[in-house]
Amino acid sequence: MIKIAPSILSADFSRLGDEVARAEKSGADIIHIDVMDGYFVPNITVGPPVVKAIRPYTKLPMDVHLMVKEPDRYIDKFYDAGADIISVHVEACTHLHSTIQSIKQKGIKAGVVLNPATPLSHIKWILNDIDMVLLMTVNPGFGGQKYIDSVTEKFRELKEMITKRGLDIDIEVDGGIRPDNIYKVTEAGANVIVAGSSIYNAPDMAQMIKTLRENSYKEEK
Ligand SMILES: O=C(CO)[C@H](O)[C@H](O)COP(=O)(O)O
Ligand SMILES: [Fe+2]
Repeated sequence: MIKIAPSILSADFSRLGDEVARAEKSGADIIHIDVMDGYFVPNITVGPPVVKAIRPYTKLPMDVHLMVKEPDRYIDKFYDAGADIISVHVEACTHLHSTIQSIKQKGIKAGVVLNPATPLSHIKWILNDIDMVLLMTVNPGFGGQKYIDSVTEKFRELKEMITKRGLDIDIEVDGGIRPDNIYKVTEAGANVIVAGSSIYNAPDMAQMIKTLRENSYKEEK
């Protein structure tokens, strides 16, 4: 089952509540929120007060992608703000297992994110404890970048690791997803699809989400 998760990074920041509601109305399954600290990544975006402010505008799960150093410092705050899924970068955590436990203790889903060049071996010993793995297909920090093709193979390997252990873990893709490349990642194993610029810059958001969903099951003609 494919889930489409618009990233509000490309939304109109002056009216984020409406932009989140528009994504739900247009057929989205999850709202993806990119949190950047200007330290782990060069960009700075939003924090817990903004997540809390947009929470009433949608009933969809809010998937908070933390691109911050030492994310442990913020788990309580994002949980209180209304996050349903919190994902942390393996590159940003000193004690990954402990960070994941802190998220799970809140009763919400925990995800681990890998940058394009980070090997899957980093999650070998945490796989049994998490709900989602997010593979970045751009270098984190900005929307509108080009999909890095070499990561496609990593999805296949991850899917195999998960299947071999009989686990039920979502595989999320984030970065550069558009109608013409979505199939190659879904075919390789991804089932949660983040898309920012392609969805928020589309002239018709509902049509774009529909096209992404359709194309995720078949190669574009
Ligand atoms: O995490 C991110 C960037 O660090 C964003 O979620 C991602 O890049 C989505 O934007 P786009 O679909 O435009 O690539
Ligand atoms: Fe993201």
